[in-house]
Amino acid sequence: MAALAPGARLGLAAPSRRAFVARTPIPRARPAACACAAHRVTVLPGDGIGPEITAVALSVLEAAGQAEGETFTFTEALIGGAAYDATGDPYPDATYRACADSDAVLLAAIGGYKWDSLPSASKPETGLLRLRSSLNAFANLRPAKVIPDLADASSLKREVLEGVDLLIVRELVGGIYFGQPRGFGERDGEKVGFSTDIYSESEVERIAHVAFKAARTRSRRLTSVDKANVLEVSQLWREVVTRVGAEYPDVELSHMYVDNAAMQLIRNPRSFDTLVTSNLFGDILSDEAAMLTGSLGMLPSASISNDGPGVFEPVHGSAPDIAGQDKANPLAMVLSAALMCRHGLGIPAVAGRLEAAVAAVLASGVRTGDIAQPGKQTIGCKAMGRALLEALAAPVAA
Ligand SMILES: NC(=O)c1ccc[n+]([C@@H]2O[C@H](COP(=O)([O-])OP(=O)(O)OC[C@H]3O[C@@H](n4cnc5c(N)ncnc54)[C@H](O)[C@@H]3O)[C@@H](O)[C@H]2O)c1
Ligand SMILES: CC(C)[C@H](C(=O)O)[C@@H](O)C(=O)O
Ligand SMILES: [Mg+2]
Repeated sequence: MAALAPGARLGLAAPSRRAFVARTPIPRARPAACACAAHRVTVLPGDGIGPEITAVALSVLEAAGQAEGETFTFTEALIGGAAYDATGDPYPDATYRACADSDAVLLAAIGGYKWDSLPSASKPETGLLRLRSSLNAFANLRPAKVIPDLADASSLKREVLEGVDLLIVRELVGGIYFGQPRGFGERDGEKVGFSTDIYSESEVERIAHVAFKAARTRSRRLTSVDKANVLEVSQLWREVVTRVGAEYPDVELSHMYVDNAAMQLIRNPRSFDTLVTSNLFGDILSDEAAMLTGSLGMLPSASISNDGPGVFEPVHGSAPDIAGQDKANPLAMVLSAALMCRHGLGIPAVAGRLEAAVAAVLASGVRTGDIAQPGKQTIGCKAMGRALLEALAAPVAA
């Protein structure tokens, strides 16, 4: 562990890892996909626009489920700032238990100005990281597909965007988000802050397998994104991904430095199919990819565990600047619910209905502010929900 020496050299006590440690899994009562009873979903509305987009997602999920003879039980629980305000903990034990004992977790967003100056352990973001870690939701799938009807909502040219369909596979429970040592200290008479980017071989192996398997269901091209020209952690990443790649000779593997990848995503996004990367790089690249689709309000995600319920959440945050104003775009949340149906609950027909409803409302020209052309009419979050319900009720073309 010589690489961790700098923290020790600073004379810093390693901060407690307690807040991040995965808790003992609760045995699951029944398999995730079960046609015999209601699907048990723990719903975490969180903060900011979270409750607004949750209301829309649950109403359309119920309607789409009904059309396919599927029912849900929704158990609402607290997370983030709302949980901190009510209990003093951004991820209360009751929330962990509800999540661990469900078939899937549907999360909206956490965070906001109100909680920004709390100590780390109390921050809404820490609650979110603890949720992901406690459920071992290590594989975060962030698809970004340009919908032709929305190409003009992006700041990039239509010809650059047409046909873009990529998947970012982000490692979600390791790397610099969780590495030790981390904290604040003092060096040469001034305050310093430090974090540690660290991956073990097994952590890289398991995310690499997810990425290669995902690439196999797509166009069999995988780009591993790292900073191996500078960082040892990335050198290990590259070595392990290359090794795992030998087991997938049918998938074309390439490696790219993250700075180049950030540039190529804007220059020629069609050159990518599946990307696999670390927690921090995946966070940044997925927000960038969101802008290819026109808005952060469009990008869903699925965080998969090997041994428990997955967490399904939009890529965007709690958007405090528009919270409580009925301006939020609920489509990323609805598409996250669709990913939950497909990857978490084993009901792809319900997922298909939700995705078709989203496509139909966009084709009809209905837009929230974030995806509207300047000067064009926009609708609010609730009205978008009503438009989705109408689309779901419309007869399906034979
Ligand atoms: N997974 C999460 O819960 C998550 C993700 C990112 C940020 N956050 C938190 O959210 C808070 C705000 O962070 P931020 O401002 O950097 O990022 P953000 O994603 O909340 O907002 C960035 C910009 O995108 C807009 N936006 C985001 N989602 C939108 C939607 N559905 N419809 C319309 N516009 C939308 C916002 O209005 C804002 O202008 C912070 O506390 C941050 O930590 C949480
Ligand atoms: C809120 C924050 C902790 C989170 C992350 O960095 O993972 C968010 O940005 C995301 O992309 O889900
Ligand atoms: Mg992010």
